[in-house]
Amino acid sequence: MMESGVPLCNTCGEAVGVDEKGEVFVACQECNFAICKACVEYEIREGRKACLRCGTPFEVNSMADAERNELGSRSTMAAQLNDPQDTGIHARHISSVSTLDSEYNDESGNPIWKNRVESWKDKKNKKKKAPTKAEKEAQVPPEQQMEEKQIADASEPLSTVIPIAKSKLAPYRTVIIMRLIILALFFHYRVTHPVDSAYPLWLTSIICEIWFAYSWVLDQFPKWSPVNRITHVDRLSARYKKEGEPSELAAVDFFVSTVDPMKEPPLITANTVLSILAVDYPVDKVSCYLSDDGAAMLSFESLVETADFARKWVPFCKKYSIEPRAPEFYFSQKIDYLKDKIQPSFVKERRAMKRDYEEFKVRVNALVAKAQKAPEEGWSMQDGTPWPGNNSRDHPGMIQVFLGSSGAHDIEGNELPRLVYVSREKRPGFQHHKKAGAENALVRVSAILTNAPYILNLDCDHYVNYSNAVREAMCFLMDPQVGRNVCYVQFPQRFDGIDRSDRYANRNTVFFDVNMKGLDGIQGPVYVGTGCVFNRQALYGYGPPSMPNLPKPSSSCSWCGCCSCCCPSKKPTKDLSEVYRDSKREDLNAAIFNLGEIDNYDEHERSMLISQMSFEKTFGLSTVFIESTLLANGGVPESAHPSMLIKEAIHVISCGYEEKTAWGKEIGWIYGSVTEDILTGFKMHCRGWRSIYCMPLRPAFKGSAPINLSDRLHQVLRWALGSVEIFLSRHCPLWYGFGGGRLKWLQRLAYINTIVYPFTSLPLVAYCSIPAICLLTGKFIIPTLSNLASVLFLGLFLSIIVTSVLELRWSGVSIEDWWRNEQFWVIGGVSAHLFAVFQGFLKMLAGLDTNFTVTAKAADDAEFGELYMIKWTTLLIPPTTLLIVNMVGVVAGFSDALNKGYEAWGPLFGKVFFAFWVILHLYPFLKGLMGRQNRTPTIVVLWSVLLASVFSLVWVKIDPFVSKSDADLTQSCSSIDC
Ligand SMILES: O=c1ccn([C@@H]2O[C@H](COP(=O)(O)OP(=O)(O)O[C@H]3O[C@H](CO)[C@@H](O)[C@H](O)[C@H]3O)[C@@H](O)[C@H]2O)c(=O)[nH]1
Ligand SMILES: [Mn+2]
Ligand SMILES: [Zn+2]
Ligand SMILES: [Zn+2]
Repeated sequence: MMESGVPLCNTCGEAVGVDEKGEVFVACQECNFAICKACVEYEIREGRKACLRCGTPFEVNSMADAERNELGSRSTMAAQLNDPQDTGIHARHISSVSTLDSEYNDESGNPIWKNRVESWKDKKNKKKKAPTKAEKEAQVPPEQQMEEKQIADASEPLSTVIPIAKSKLAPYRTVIIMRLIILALFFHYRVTHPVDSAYPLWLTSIICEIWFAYSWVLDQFPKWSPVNRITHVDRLSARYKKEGEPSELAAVDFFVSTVDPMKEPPLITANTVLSILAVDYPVDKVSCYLSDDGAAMLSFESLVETADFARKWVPFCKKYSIEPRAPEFYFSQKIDYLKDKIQPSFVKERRAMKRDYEEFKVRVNALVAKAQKAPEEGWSMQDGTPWPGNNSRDHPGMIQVFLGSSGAHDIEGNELPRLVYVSREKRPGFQHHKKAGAENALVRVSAILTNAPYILNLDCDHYVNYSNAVREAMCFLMDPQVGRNVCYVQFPQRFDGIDRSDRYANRNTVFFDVNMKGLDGIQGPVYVGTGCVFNRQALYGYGPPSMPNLPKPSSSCSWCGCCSCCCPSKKPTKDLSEVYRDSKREDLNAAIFNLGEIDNYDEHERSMLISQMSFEKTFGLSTVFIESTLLANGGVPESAHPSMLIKEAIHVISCGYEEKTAWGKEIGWIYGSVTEDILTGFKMHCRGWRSIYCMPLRPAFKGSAPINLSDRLHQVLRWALGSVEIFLSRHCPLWYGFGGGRLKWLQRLAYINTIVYPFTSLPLVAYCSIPAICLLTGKFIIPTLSNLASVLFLGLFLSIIVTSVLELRWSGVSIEDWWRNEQFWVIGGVSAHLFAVFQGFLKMLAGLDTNFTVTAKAADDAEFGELYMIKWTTLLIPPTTLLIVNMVGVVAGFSDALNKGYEAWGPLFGKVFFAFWVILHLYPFLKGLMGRQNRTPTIVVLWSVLLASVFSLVWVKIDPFVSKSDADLTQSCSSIDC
């Protein structure tokens, strides 16, 4: 920030200015913290007389000492808790974090269980008295009802599909078909024209090419009919907010997951939470749940601070409609913040707010500093009791509710959204299922505490960048026509802080702007783990309302009931075991769907039925939770006593809760892969749901991406490993979910693509070493070209280019992004994907579990400092080797040609072309490897040089690709040259 000239004030962003002596104004002699005179004076007037950064008193005031002590002590947790100012703020009572040891699998004999049944019955009875929505409707005279319906029908749809212009799509499709035909001809030629002098080499290359063609088909056809959508937020507001009435928008539960406060700085998480609390949505409809998988007191304490800071931040955001509502990112924007602002008080309040935020940051950073070294006996809370989460692998479940209707209000006295800290119980010997497990715990806790019909989940580093985002999603979910069958609305992932050239394709633009739009034209985008609004019912394993999965045992087809749509001829020939298996699979759905129809039974019968129909086997032993799942429109029974609810909430996050239930198998986030996101979305699409891709002009959410090569490769490795896991699991899209016929085949193709892509690494590595081998041995994979063959090659080449160009044209992606994507496809392919394939199989054979290594989130200050950082990993070896081999090959090829004279140059050209193709694709990798000061870890270089020279020598010596009989010179002439 202070690179040159007069520094900028950290509070107001203007130049600090000079003092009377003409020197740069320095407020704090201790740390030189840049702050302008106006701001210091304001500080002092407000009674803050110490430096914001280091706490040293400003020289201007002699009695500053006292204040300084105050400021200093404010940054330690214990002191804050005793701060008399803070009494009355619920958030401050750190010791009141609720914990409870879990009771596993209690039978109904257990008093606790009985208790629950009793209270549930109680509630049922009370609820009966309050008319339900349907009953209310019934009470309205029919004519009036008709009228109301008509008004609703007359109102326009909340979103519009904008198909891609025909003029752009038609040529695109034509070229795809042409490319397919050319490809067929090409393969015909390749297969019928083997290279006798280098048969194995030719065979390898052919196999690779066929695989590439196959993966191209998988990737290409799901992009056949892309769509764009626009929303009409104004219509949404008009429809669901009538003058003088409370808003009828549906409630939303926000989930934020964090695990390791050292890798995921609390300040980042705090920003995410703040952006959620300040979101533009009715306050009583918003709840924010933070899952802390690390059970860190640091995370808890910084949430306490965050809750407190939100009391100032939220009203400020709403008053001036600022954007984004994550303070860190708001204050670091390099734009004219006065634009469109008319209130004169804005500048002053912004200045004060910025200062408050700086103070908040100081406090959070102090917490982080304090947390660096854990005391021997573990952390303890203000009242001296030890922090329950001291052992992050063995601790009880913890829940703490902040803010909300009964909690602290903001400084203007308005209600704030509810904020809940959740850390699920962990015990050794239990599977925790990483992020998916954490999300499922949140699903249950939120069902008990707020039970909003919609759930928005975010990674800890993905803040709300557009405060209207939720409304955008509601334009789909709450639209009576569109919303019925929508399981989730996915927003694209966008990122901050990526180097300008996006060296490692972190932005993933091609995926988010091309593939996802394509999928939206079929059955909807895949779920990418963050920035997604779910329909809660879809998470509970239900099918979409328009296709109830009620198996009808007697009549026809168990899937659709009609049997003309999904199982044309097969059905009568189905053998018994198949029928049995199908019905087993549908058991769960049956149980759930039947339950909707048993309203007519009395309470006792109903509870009997519920247990009979194995509801508990599905959802686990919590009546309160089971009850909540039946409220399709959300909401919690009013009769429920808050303290009892907290108790129940702790019960549902106990580590044994999911045992022998369908959690993670059929409902909630699905377990079994580190890319739980793909799996979860896949299950929903298999049940017949559709999803929606929503791309508001202003990016709805923004996150951080790993910017250095090693971290990026590890992230890609984890993703690829997750795909391999799915491939090897029962959920493999190659054969899973055919029974229903509800997964559209193009959608299936896309899912197959997302799980087989790591395998492309094998042919890719082979193909990338072929040019080098050719150069070193003098052989080539292509025989002498005839005219026809040349045309084919050219045609293929052209069609590849033209499809890409046309794709860029309809999607608006830049050619640069596309090229980065191509490059990273090769880089990731020959390193991370390759390792993922081996690790995946090894782990399966050894029965090991894969790690979820969280990617470190850069703290904001270091600007791209990390880009050049390189950590030693084995992942770097294969691409480095390939690079070196190819470069050696090029050199060897040239020197050979020099020796042989003129004729040798022709064939050299073809080979060098391929070698350059490889080197060009690996170029960003080379750059990353070199780092800023050419400090590649020596070990990588050593290994790669060693491997490269060994291979080169071996190739030259053994020449395995040349059959012994025709190893003489005349025969090798059949390659491209003569
Ligand atoms: O045991 C765990 C491990 C991770 N997380 C959370 O999972 C999120 C994603 O982790 P991150 O390291 O940032 O992974 P990325 O590769 O950046 O994430 C992408 O890929 C993941 C799947 O591998 C998805 O879950 C994410 O939503 C998606 O953004 C973070 O909020 C973590 O706190 C947990 O809650 N518990
Ligand atoms: Mn991330
Ligand atoms: Zn200033
Ligand atoms: Zn200072």
